[in-house]
Parts: sequence; structure tokens; C-alpha cells
Amino acid sequence: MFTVVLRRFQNKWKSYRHRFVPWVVFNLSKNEKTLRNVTERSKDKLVPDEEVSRSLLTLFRALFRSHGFHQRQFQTPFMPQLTSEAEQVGGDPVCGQDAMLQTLGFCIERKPSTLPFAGSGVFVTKGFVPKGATVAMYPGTVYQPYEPILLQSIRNPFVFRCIDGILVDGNDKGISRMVFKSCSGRDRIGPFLTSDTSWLTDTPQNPLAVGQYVNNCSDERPANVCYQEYDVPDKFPIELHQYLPNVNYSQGTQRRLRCVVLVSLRDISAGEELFSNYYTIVH
Ligand SMILES: C[S@@+](CC[C@H](N)C(=O)[O-])C[C@H]1O[C@@H](n2cnc3c(N)ncnc32)[C@H](O)[C@@H]1O
Repeated sequence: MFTVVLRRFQNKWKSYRHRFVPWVVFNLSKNEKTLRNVTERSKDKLVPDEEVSRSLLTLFRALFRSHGFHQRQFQTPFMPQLTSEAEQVGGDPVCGQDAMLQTLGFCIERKPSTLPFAGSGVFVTKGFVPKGATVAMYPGTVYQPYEPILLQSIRNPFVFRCIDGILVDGNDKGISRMVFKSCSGRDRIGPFLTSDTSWLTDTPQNPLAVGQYVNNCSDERPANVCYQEYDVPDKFPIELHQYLPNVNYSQGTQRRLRCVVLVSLRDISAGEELFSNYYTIVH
């Protein structure tokens, strides 16, 4: 009898698309109506990867044009295309929030949540988010399913689980923070950083990288964004990797870098808080 119940629980548990342990365990029963149901893994993507790439590239190019100066000192004759892009910058650096408003048409920021006792949340503070837009990124260290995360996951509500078992640790404190910094410092491609550590501060240079602070929806506050996995394509420009807020835990990881983005489920106006669905069931 016990084994049957246990097996049923295990099957149900395995079908959860995303989960934040342990919060999810204690709160599932309170939120059962808000579960997001997806019929097949492949149907989970709200927008094609190409569209996510387009949004990220537009923003990152604007950031590069404004921050790109510091990279110029590293230019070599073998990178003429980068030099010319940096040369076009002129003397007009814009901050991350301005770049986001100019390129994506909205700003998001981390602020105290409207929910009591929920800590911080993420809000649209300027502009307008149309349905299907890439609204935020979930930063953190990426662990393959076979990699050890025990120490980092203890009492850590920021460990996000992807459909294929990959974990993303978006905690900006303690051991998680140290691990991210160490992995990020390790992975360079020539003169270029391959990831961004500034999401660990209050002023991330990539302003999308606050997705780990988006709170869970409820019956009263339905989800307006959802998670979507995005594997960074091989052709993603090397000089723009410095804005990606994710890094592989192991240097030898063979697969493409996993990022997780949050995509809007409907139009969202300035002033609204973002709510995602921490639970998705794949049938
Ligand atoms: C991924 S973190 C989100 C960021 C969190 N608000 C913070 O400031 O650290 C998940 C944690 O946020 C809190 N949280 C998320 N959604 C919530 C909700 N609807 N009501 C209350 N607390 C919530 C829970 O403490 C949960 O463990």
C-alpha cells in the first residue's frame, strides 16, 4: 500500500516542470488551481527561440554600444568587426534601464512585493510589455542533472528545476554567490568574459537579470509571465556573452549554455508586478 502511494507521489513529482524546493512542497495544496498544464514538453515554448534571441541580441547590442568602451582596450587586429562596432559608439553611453526602454519598450525593476511577507518582487516600472515578450532572465549557476548541488541547495529557495532536470541556482548570497563568481572568472574566451556577475549586485548591467525575484501566482494574482528554457545558440556573438547571467558549474560541460527566460502571457502595463507559475505539469 505504502509503495503504491509512494510511487504515485514520485510520478506526480517527476512531472513537475519547474519547482522551487522546498517551498513548492508546502504550498502546492494551496495553489492547485493555478497549476499550468502542458500537454507535451515540446509544446511548452510560448515563443520560438529565434524570437528570444532577437530580443536578447537587440538589448545586448545596445548595452555593448554603451559599455563597449572597456572592451576596446582588448581589441586585436583579429577582431576588426568588434572594433568597428565599438567605434560607432560615439560618446553617448546609456544605462541599462535606458537601453531596455529604448530597445524593448519597457523597464523592469526589483522592489518590495505587493504580497505580504513575500520579500522582493519584480515590477514593470516604465513602458508597456506586449504579450509574448522576453520580460526577464533567470540568472545563476547551471548544474547538469548529474552534478552535485547538495550544499548549495540547503535552505535555498532559488534553485530552479528545468524540465530535463537541469538546475539553475539563482541565489545571490552565500555559497551560491561564491560558486557563481568562481565559475564566471574561470570561463573566458580570449579577452572576453562569457558571463555577467553584476546580477549579484543591486545594479545588474543586464537589467533583465532579476527573474529569480519573480513571485509565485495565486488564485487572486494570476500569472502574467511564464518560464521558458533557452539554450544559447552556437552563433550567439562572443562579445555579447558578457551579458549572459548564467554560467556552467563544470567547465567541461558539452551542451550549449542553458538560460531560462520569462515570457509575458498577456500585455502588461507599467506599475504591475510580475507573477509566474512555480508549478507546471507536463502530461
Ligand atoms: C524564488 S524566491 C522569489 C523571491 C523572494 N520574494 C525574495 O524576496 O527572496 C521564492 C520565495 O519567494 C517567496 N514567495 C514567492 N511567491 C510567494 C507568494 N505568492 N506568497 C508568499 N511568498 C512567496 C517564498 O518565500 C519563496 O520561497
